[in-house]
Amino acid sequence: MMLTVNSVTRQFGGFRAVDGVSLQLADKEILGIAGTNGAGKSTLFAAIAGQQPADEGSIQFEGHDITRMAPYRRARLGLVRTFQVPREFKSLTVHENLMVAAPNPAGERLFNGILSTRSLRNHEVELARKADGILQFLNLARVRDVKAGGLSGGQKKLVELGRVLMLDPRCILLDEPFAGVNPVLIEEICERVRQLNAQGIAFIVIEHHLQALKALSNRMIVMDRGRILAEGDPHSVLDDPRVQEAYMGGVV
Ligand SMILES: Nc1ncnc2c1ncn2[C@@H]1O[C@H](COP(=O)(O)OP(=O)(O)OP(=O)(O)O)[C@@H](O)[C@H]1O
Repeated sequence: MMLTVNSVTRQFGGFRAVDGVSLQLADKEILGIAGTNGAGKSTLFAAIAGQQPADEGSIQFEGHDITRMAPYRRARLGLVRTFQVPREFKSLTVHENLMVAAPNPAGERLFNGILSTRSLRNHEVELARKADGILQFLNLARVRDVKAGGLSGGQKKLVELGRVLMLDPRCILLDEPFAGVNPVLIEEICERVRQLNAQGIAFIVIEHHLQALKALSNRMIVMDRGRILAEGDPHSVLDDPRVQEAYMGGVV
């Protein structure tokens, strides 16, 4: 298993936002997570990626116990999550947004006292090329020098994906990649995810857009009030009466 989450709980002042959740992610899998508002999906992501470490339980990623590891160290192991393009980065161009997402070796090398201006410059050139390659792949080359704040919702989602691709991930946690995205771009985002998956990157995707999530996922989990309500192949999970009930009896 690439990722194993064992009985993870995350509390906020005694309230269990995530309540004893266990799940596994196999190599090259795309796992979809749906659930009602406040079900604990984002908190679960934050526990896996490290922004809100688990209070109870444990998490293993590729043989490492990462339960209490800092987020940047998890990212170095290849476990990353997307964030909405931060407000302060909206005035940066698309290319700059990718550049600032890369880890900063200058700081580390300065610390180790082995930095030369030339190696730093070479590194920058390398990073700029890498960012351009990713922008090509994501069909964003033509907006390379556009400020991120001026992009459409779907393009912003692609920039979020581009930013995590700068980190050479093995597993990407995608937070609501279809929110505020038009149907054409939803299909394009799915296609890019499938291509990356075919190259060996595993995904966990949180999403409210159930039909798109169903089409993208190999397997699905539905959460409700901090717990896993149903798990399995997307079709049977969405047909599960408990899931229908959680979505207030509506047709999912
Ligand atoms: N920092 C926090 N402090 C206090 N309560 C929090 C905090 N973060 C989340 N919660 C609470 O935990 C519960 C789960 O929130 P979470 O954002 O994980 O749900 P979600 O499933 O991602 O919801 P949505 O689909 O609406 O984004 C909610 O009741 C929320 O109010």
